[in-house]
Formats: sequence, structure tokens, C-alpha cells
Amino acid sequence: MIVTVTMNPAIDKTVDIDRFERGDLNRIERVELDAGGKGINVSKTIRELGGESIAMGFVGGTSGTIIKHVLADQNIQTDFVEVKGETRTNLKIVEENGEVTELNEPGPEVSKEQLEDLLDRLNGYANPYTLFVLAGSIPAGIPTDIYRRITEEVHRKGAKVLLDADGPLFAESLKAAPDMLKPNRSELERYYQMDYRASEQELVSMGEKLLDHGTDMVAISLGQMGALFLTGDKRYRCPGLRVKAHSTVGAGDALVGAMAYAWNEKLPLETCIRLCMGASAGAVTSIGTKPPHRSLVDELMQQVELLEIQKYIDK
Ligand SMILES: Nc1ncnc2c1ncn2[C@@H]1O[C@H](COP(=O)(O)OP(=O)(O)O)[C@@H](O)[C@H]1O
Ligand SMILES: O=P(O)(O)OC[C@H]1O[C@](O)(COP(=O)(O)O)[C@@H](O)[C@@H]1O
Repeated sequence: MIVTVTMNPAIDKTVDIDRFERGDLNRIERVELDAGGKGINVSKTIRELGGESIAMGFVGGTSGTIIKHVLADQNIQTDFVEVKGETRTNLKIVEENGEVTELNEPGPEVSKEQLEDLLDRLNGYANPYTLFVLAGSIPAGIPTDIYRRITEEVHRKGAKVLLDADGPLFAESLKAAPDMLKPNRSELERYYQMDYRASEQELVSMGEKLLDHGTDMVAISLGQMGALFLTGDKRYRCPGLRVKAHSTVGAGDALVGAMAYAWNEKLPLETCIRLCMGASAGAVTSIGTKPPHRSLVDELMQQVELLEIQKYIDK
């Protein structure tokens, strides 16, 4: 069973603009609304791949109700705690040249009682066959060690954790050794306090340090350059797939969704990697924050190149 946790869901409002002019009037050519937030996008990808998950977290107000309806329409099971405020709307400005500017709101405040309610519910799903996907930012009222706390609690019941978070959330949760991680390049560079662009070798050794801390699998995403996949005994580099990109928003979540689906289906590492690459590249072709169609993922999976890192570095 897969449980996705989105502490801070969002309605993603994607607007297409020819060229974004700061400090001037910008006319929008097209608007697309989607139920978003990292865990929710992961659930949408899992559904599209043919799997099931339960989407959990906090929702509030009309936007929260819309998100629940949209997920129900897609046959995605939900178990959200209701909060008083309104679930946020995140603006994604997509320019003709492919550049994307994101304006993410902080999200409604969560009370101590609401947080405890969610933690109780999560605990109820924890067993050795459950994977918890903890992804995205947290709203006000939630301490930054929350992912660490959830990881420790569900680990006690034998459950696994896949983490996709940034900054202090990422740093804190590492102390509880999540089982799988999906940092992107800049998240890793920030965590290791590098003030320059890390080389591939440096990225691999940063990933290896994470494995040494008890993580089983690290996927380091590199945007259009592809991704690195590291486990205890295998290391692969996959060059980015060439696709006609619309919006890169949700690509990381599609990769995480594929990782979670592959874990649940007990797929071999190489198939998992192909699925991650196919799903994430497929996601960038969609308008707004939409998961890729399974048929496109299947097609893209055939194009994935898995380069063993040792061989690649020796070249
Ligand atoms: N322009 C692109 N073309 C093809 N694949 C892409 C592109 N942008 C992202 N991807 C795919 O999506 C994955 C995740 O993207 P990335 O931007 O690194 O994640 P995040 O959104 O978490 O920062 C990449 O590893 C890659 O496989
Ligand atoms: O919780 P955060 O960090 O504000 O991110 C939320 C935003 O990220 C997304 O989940 C997309 O994430 P990715 O582009 O990393 O896949 C959006 O749907 C959402 O608006």
C-alpha cells in the first residue's frame, strides 16, 4: 500500500504568457487549473501507471473541496484532515520560451490538534507493507522536524518512507534515514553547502553519503539533463529524454510517483529507473500539472539509456 502525504496541497494555476514582463501588464493566453501539491501529484501518477494509493494531508475551504472531488473523480482514495483556512493556489507562469516562474503561497495554518489527528491516521496505516511518500513544503503551525517524526514513528511499525523535501525539512528527516530519497541537484548542493555547480562525480559522492546514512535508494534529478540513480551496489546515470516540453512543474513528482509504484510492484531496479525517466519526461509534455499517460510512459521507457556510472566516468 502507498500513502502519499501532502501537508500543503494546492490548486495549481498554470498560465501561458508570451513573455513575462515584470512591473508591466501581462495578458494571459491560457489558464489551466489542476489539483496539485507534491504528494497529490504522486498519487495522480501512481493512478495513471495503474496503481493505487491513499492521498492524505490537510485541505481546507472551497479549494480543498475541489481537490477532494477531483481526486475522487480519478478514483484516488483520500483521507484528508480538514483545516479552517483555504487551501492555497500556486501560480505557474509558463512563457513561450519554456521558462517557468512559480509563485507558491504559504498555505493555511494547521493547529496542534489537526496535526495530531493526521499523525494518528498515518500511524493507523503503518505496517511492513506500507510506503509513505512525504513530499513538499509544510504550512505554518507545523514544526520542521515533522517528516523526521513521521519517519521514526512509521519505521517502528516496519513501514518504509520515500522523502522529497528541501531545506531544513530535508536536513531534519535525514536523521531518521528515510528509505528512499529524491533530491534535485540544487537541493543537494544547498544541503552540502556548495556554492558552485557540483560535478557529476560530486553529486554521486553526495548521494553515496546519503546511502551510508541508511537510505536504500537515492534518485538525484537533474532536470532536462536526466537523473542519477544510486543504490547500495548499483549506480546509473540516465541522460534526459528528448521531449517537447510544456511545463516542467510536476516532473519531479512524476519521478517520485514512479519510484513508489515500482516499490509497491516489487519491480527490478532497471525497470523502476525506466519508469521514473519515462514518467518524469512524460509529465513535462503535459499542460499544467498533469501526470503523463501510461501509453506515453511505455513509449518513453524504451528510449531510456542506463549508463553504469563507473564506466561512464572512465570514458
Ligand atoms: N525539459 C525536460 N525534458 C525532459 N525531461 C525532463 C525535463 N525536465 C525534467 N525532466 C525529467 O523530470 C525529472 C525531474 O525533474 P527536476 O526538474 O530535476 O525535478 P524537480 O521538479 O523535483 O526539481 C528529471 O530527472 C527528468 O527525468
Ligand atoms: O510544497 P511546495 O514545495 O510549495 O511545492 C508545491 C508545488 O510543487 C508541485 O507539487 C510541483 O512539484 P515538482 O515540480 O517538484 O514536481 C506543484 O504541484 C505545487 O504547486
